[in-house]
Amino acid sequence: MKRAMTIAGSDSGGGAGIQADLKTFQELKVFGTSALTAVTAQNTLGVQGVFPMEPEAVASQIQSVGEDIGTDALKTGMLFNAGIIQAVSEKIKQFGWEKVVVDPVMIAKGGASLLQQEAVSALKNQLLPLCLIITPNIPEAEVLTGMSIRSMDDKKEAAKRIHALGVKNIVIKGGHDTETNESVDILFDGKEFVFFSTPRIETNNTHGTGCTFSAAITAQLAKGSSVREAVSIAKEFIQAAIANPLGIGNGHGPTNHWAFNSKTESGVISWQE
Ligand SMILES: Nc1ncnc2c1ncn2[C@@H]1O[C@H](COP(=O)(O)OP(=O)(O)OP(=O)(O)O)[C@@H](O)[C@H]1O
Ligand SMILES: Cc1ncc(COP(=O)(O)O)c(N)n1
Repeated sequence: MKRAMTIAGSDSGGGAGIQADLKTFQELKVFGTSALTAVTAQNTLGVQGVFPMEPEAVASQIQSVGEDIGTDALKTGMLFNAGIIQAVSEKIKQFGWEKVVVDPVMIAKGGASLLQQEAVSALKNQLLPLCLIITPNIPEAEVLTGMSIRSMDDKKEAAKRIHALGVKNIVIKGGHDTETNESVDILFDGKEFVFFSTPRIETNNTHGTGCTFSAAITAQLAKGSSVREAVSIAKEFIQAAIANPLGIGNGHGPTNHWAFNSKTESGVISWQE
């Protein structure tokens, strides 16, 4: 059985964070483990509270998983502060893990900060050199590069700049590019650009899309997919999850983690509520 670990925050509302990651791992048939970095009091309307763990508690959870169960791939989500980033980076080095996906979570949809501003340099200097793939959305790519991203050429330039920080593969996600009819994610491996494009879905149900997408990449890497194949399957997974909402909550609703496996052979999703 292949194993995948998520190092991320808890979303009490179940749509993002550790909960989204474990649901995705389950659907993609890998055994999921977790190290909690923070507890958030959260629902589809927003984040009502953030309670970070001590870095030592995060390190201890990773140690417990690593020394017994191990992992074939891992992802990081909400890391919140520099102390937690340092603890996570040290453990990744200690265990020699290479299939590391970093979702550089910074701000929740409702605007709450999930990463302290002063932790950005720790993220760049300590964690990014250890990762195989980073998956920023457009605002996160802007913070990492210091440039504003308006066009496809800007996305390409930002990917090149993040590659220069020592990251092997960069996926800049297109979810925030609301002026186009397509949601285009671009992958850069230092040489080539690959574009993953799907029709943009007009919906309020996008809570946790980034978490789910990066968890799907992680699950596929754990099973032995190449980077390109993992991103391609993750894009299909998130498209199905957004296209088949569950009608939960009064705000930004969660995506549907069952939908991908409800697709028929012709590609039509046969999900029924
Ligand atoms: N409305 C949409 N229609 C189709 N695909 C979308 C839509 N919104 C997001 N996506 C896809 O979902 C994935 C996550 O992208 P997004 O840019 O929303 O990440 P994110 O902002 O980090 O997500 P979040 O912060 O909600 O977890 C990408 O593959 C993106 O293309
Ligand atoms: C614990 C946790 N991790 C990540 C996100 C980002 O997801 P979103 O931007 O959809 O709120 C979140 N809201 N909560």
